Amino acid sequence: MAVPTMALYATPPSNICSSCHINSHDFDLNTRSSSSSTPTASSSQKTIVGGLSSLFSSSSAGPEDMTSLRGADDLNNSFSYSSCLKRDHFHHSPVSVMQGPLSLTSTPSMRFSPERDCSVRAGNRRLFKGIVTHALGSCVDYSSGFQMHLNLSDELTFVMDDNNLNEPYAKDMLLDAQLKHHIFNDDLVVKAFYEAAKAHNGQMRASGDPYLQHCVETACLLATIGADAMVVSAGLLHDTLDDSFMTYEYILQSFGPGLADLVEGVSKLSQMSKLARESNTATKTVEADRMHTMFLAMADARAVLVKLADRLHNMMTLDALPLCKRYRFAKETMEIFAPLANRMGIVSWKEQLENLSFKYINPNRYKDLSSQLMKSFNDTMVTSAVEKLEQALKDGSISYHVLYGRHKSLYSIHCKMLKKKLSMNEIHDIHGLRLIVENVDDCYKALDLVHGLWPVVPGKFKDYINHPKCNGYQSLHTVVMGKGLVPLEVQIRTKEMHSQAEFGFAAHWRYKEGNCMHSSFVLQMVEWARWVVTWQCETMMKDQSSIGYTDAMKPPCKFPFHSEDCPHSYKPSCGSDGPVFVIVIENDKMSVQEFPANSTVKDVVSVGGQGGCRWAPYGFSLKQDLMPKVNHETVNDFNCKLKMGDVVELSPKIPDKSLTEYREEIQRMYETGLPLTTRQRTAGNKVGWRI
Ligand SMILES: Nc1nc2c(ncn2[C@@H]2O[C@H](COP(=O)(O)OP(=O)(O)OP(=O)(O)O)[C@@H](O)[C@H]2O)c(=O)[nH]1
Ligand SMILES: Nc1ncnc2c1ncn2[C@@H]1O[C@H](COP(=O)(O)OP(=O)(O)OP(=O)(O)O)[C@@H](O)[C@H]1O
Repeated sequence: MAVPTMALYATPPSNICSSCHINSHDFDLNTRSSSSSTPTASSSQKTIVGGLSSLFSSSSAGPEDMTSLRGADDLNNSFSYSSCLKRDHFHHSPVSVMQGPLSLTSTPSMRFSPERDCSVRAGNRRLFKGIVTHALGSCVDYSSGFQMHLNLSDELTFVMDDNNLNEPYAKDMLLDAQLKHHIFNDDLVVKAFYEAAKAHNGQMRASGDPYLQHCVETACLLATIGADAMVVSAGLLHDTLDDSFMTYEYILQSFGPGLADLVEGVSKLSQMSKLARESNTATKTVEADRMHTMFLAMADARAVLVKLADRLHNMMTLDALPLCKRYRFAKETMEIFAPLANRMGIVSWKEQLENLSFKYINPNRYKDLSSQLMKSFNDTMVTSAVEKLEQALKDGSISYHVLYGRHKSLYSIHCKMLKKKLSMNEIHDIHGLRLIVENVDDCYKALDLVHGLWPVVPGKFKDYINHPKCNGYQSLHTVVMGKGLVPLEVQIRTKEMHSQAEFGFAAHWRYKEGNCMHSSFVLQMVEWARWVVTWQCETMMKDQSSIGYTDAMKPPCKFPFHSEDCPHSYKPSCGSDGPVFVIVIENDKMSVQEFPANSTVKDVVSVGGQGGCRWAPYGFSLKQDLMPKVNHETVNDFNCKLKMGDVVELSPKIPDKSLTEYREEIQRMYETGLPLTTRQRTAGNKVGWRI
């Protein structure tokens, strides 16, 4: 099948402006104000990229992006990577992602995989350096200089003690990862790999693959978006607390508090997700919305990224699970994780999570649309359109920041068809270009150019510059007939308009979430998460001169810390006037509840029920007979304040073990045939699929 998921970038002339495309298809951060020269980008600077998270690809990605040409199913079954790119390939074809850089002139046939990302780009190194490869800000690795290590075994800085690595495949896994991602040569990462290998020694996934493989793939996904050593290490260790003998204290001692807290944060998110899944919480929109917010609010945003990478890999390998579980995971992914990725501005992951979930939630529709898409998708049209427009801009001396193309994702097409009751042929933006120029005048000049290059589709032109949408969204939209008479949507806007479309009131994630009303608290949390992810890309750019933001657009603090007066700050434990979201488990049912700031355990206990006490109908009087637990610890002081993400269990006081614990114990004994009382698993056990 052919891949309809691509974005093509054209490079602005380096003497005019350079661009950094942060948000896969969306975000242009790294713009330098241009004066007036003529664009000089050449077609040799173009690259097509398909595949996983092309959005976050960058020149720096080079080897980073080589996991690429495997389909999602392959991920499930093999752990061998494609061979390393040569350095000069890297230089000439800076664009990549999980796909290796594929030059425009010698593009291998793209295979359609709706689970993959949809981007085709062209551009110079600078352009791609700005892409979300650097999205993790202070957790982005810049020190390496993105050098390829061609002879990696000679360059390992951390000597593994092979005697302690019982599994022969482990060392190969590390070497493979190092071939693809330079960050895997970092001492911290190698050490984390080694510890992960020890911790998961003998454990297997439901697919029969070594458990370690999942950890490495998760870390690779993070490396692909430019995560630094700390985050990649957290990716490697993310399951150790829940699925191995390893303790927080051990990680603390071995790696320090930064990594230990990060791994613990991921573990907490995993546990919440599990709770939510088991009690079907996410199916209620309000609850799901609270979950998104809580995830963003309670944990370091980096923990959310690790959790997203973990989920993305799990979704890629979902076939290994029994049918009923596939559905549950897919549903939760659609409801919780894809929107989270969207809110954080990681469009590529969002699209993959949605497409993969869709595949399991609605397999027939998925198959049907995939096959229709195979016919209507035209990747060469997008790439040649970018080239053509690029040349015209050059000839017309119109300076621009960035020009790129994308294919609409399968799931997005599905939603649009449903929402607007259209057939696939009636969707005009399956193929689209976006051009970001310097000023409003240039928007209209570029529009004339576009209308001169291709036949215009009547009735499709929209001037949201002169007539902004109610939410402030501004842009010019037109649809033309591209090569082969395929409709092509072209959006033209300035970088300020683009920022507004990304971060402002008209932000794309809100546009996509429809008419949902969000509390200012939710908006603040999302805005913060997006800022920290995207802004840091920019601040970590080596070439600081290319920063195109004005002060008014800067977030005030560095990720992940905020100053006291930071308007984007939310500190889970103190100082916020915002609400607190907690998970309440009551009668084995879980809900995510919202409480005003400074609420206490007593407030949770008092909510609902008759006569102001939820337990009154059951004959329990509050203090004597209830034994609330917060984060699994019994609480004696009901006035203790709630923190964001606290798990509050409300159960009547019953001597010894609670009914829930008994039930769990019995369940475990049934499942394992063993009287297991700890969550520790012995080496060699099948661990199965973790959340
Ligand atoms: N960020 C952001 N993007 C928007 C907003 N409104 C529209 N867009 C973008 O503009 C595209 C098309 O918008 P319109 O030209 O108004 O199209 P439409 O009338 O809604 O329907 P179609 O032409 O069928 O897409 C969308 O696909 C978005 O990419 C908005 O409020 N915020
Ligand atoms: N013409 C275009 N060129 C480049 N990128 C685009 C274009 N249109 C949308 N995008 C971007 O592609 C990504 C995926 O958007 P998607 O196709 O799902 O929705 P949309 O086209 O923005 O909205 P809708 O589905 O309502 O038309 C978003 O990041 C969006 O900003």
